[in-house]
Amino acid sequence: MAPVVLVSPDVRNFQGYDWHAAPATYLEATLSRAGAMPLILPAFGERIDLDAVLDRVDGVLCTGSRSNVHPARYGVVPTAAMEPFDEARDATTLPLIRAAIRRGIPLLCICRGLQELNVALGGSLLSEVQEEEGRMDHRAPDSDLQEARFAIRHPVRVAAGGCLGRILGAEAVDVNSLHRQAIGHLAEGLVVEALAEDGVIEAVSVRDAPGFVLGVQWHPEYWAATDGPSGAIFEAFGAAARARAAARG
Ligand SMILES: N[C@@H](CCC(=O)NCCCC(=O)O)C(=O)O
Repeated sequence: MAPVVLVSPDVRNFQGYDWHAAPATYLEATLSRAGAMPLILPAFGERIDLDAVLDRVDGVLCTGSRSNVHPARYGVVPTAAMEPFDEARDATTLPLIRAAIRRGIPLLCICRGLQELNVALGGSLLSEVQEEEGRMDHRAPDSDLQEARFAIRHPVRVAAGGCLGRILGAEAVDVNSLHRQAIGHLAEGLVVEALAEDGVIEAVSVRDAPGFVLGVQWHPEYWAATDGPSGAIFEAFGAAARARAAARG
């Protein structure tokens, strides 16, 4: 029986409704490469009985998003330039991340998800990283083609002896990049698993976590079907979810 993985929700307004949704690329990679059934969790924030939900699943996936974590979540005054926000998503994912880690439920955090992981544990974010001296431009290429926007285009150095290194079996990996924020102050307990050449933190894990926890700033979901390192990340997440499902009985 396939394990079940909760997927974080974005709240979008379309055709006069608010939709709680997630991009199909994450759902497809979860089913096809992790071998788990994705279920989108509504962005009901504090109204969610997290223990009741987490009793019934085997993993949590926090996806990327064009929205930014609200800066008040890490003690920064918001500005219009830091928009768009998705406060319903923040209110859902930040406690979800803390509960999943505490309960040892496998957790994979991608792009915004990595930033949420850092904020959920007390860290902060940098904005407009490309404007900082010595930093690369990590934003998506300006294109109408998703294949161009998600193109794999820069190397990251993988920390020796870490969980990402064990998953990838490599000291470096080429990744895509679609972000203008990044980890600023690294939360207590987070371990750097990969760095870009300009020092941007590209992957983290949680020291002494009771279960699988990996955050990546890039997008392995997009090429999970064809790119070895991308698929390996989802396969490792799926293996952890299957182990959780077996233990749940
Ligand atoms: N908004 C944050 C997080 C970046 C992120 O999750 N990007 C995915 C965007 C997907 C797309 O552009 O289609 C940041 O900018 O750092």
